[in-house]
Amino acid sequence: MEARQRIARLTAHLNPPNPQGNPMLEQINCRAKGGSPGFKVAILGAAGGIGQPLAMLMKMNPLVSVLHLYDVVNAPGVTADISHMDTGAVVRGFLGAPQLEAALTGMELVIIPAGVPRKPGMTRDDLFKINAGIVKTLCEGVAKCCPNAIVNLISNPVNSTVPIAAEVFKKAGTYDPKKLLGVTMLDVVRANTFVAEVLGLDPRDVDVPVVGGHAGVTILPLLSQVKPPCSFTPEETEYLTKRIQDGGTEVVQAKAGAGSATLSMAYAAVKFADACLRGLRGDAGVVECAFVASQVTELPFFATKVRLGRTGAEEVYQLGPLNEYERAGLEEAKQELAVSIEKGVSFIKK
Ligand SMILES: NC(=O)C1=CN([C@@H]2O[C@H](COP(=O)(O)OP(=O)(O)OC[C@H]3O[C@@H](n4cnc5c(N)ncnc54)[C@H](O)[C@@H]3O)[C@@H](O)[C@H]2O)C=CC1
Ligand SMILES: O=C([O-])CC(=O)C(=O)O
Repeated sequence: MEARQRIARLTAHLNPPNPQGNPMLEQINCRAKGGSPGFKVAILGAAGGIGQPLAMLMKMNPLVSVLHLYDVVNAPGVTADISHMDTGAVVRGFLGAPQLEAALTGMELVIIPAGVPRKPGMTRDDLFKINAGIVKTLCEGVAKCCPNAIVNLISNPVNSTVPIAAEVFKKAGTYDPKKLLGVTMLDVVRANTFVAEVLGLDPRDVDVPVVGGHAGVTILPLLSQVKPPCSFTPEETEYLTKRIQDGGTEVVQAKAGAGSATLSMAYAAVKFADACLRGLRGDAGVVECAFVASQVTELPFFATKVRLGRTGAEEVYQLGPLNEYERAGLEEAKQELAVSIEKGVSFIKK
């Protein structure tokens, strides 16, 4: 190809947008040919507080070959910005409902942080009214355009949005329980950090299972199962359990009306997405906590450790031995979870 033609193609996206097409796609079509091997990942809500750092970190992930950034606002700007990073993944931007299907077609992993965040004084359940409809619409798109993709659902209230997604997929006839994962990784990240502080250890050397769900008392850290093995006084147990359960509220209050956790969440989301991609690649022994369809308790969904493989959450682990404090916490968690799950299911079934 002549140099002039090559330059014209590479700068196509800088020309005034063509109303018939997507100027960003033209830009990418010429770059995609040089793309590295890896997985195709979409982020829905990519221009948000979580979405932007998440997009940046996924662009840095060597397991990603194509990164689709979808939002109802600002997707072109975020895409232009991220696409200048000299890493392997090819980035494409998609703006608004008419481009949702193009954003999703061919995707192998879809990460969803779309929706409104909390302000001080709100519970995660207060977000249901707005976020339930957003998650429904986006999951209908997933069912239509990439029914085999693994879905990492971040939008709150996770305890209800995961059941909503499941019902949408069931209705569409595409539901595979192994492929729908509610992201509770931030609870584990916080638990590792706070426990490490108390023990005087490096957080990277600490592993705390956090089970149940992702709101208040449904977040149940299993401090009796911390690795490396250790013990806590009743005061330490009480302090750590409450701090982990209230970690989100701690950030919401500190941000004082400017939103909830975004940077630590993007870090946690990438840690979890990377585990899903390593599972998809066929790596052995990839185990993380997630809120999934489960038979561990009498509830249809529950967060525990799961083994991630080529087809998603291939094994859901049992709770293991609990102490008395944790058994009481489990009962409380299940009561609240049952209500949140039912609320999600009936939102679609009503
Ligand atoms: N699972 C977890 O551990 C956590 C979940 N969250 C939740 O993540 C969600 C997002 O939080 P932030 O990024 O801070 O909010 P944000 O308001 O900064 O960003 C949300 C983004 O979603 C976009 N959006 C809204 N409707 C959309 C639609 N129909 N399709 C695509 N995009 C749409 C918005 O335009 C915005 O860019 C909230 O629901 C929040 O509660 C936040 C932290 C932790
Ligand atoms: O607390 C919130 O609203 C956001 C969230 O889920 C978290 O930070 O764990």
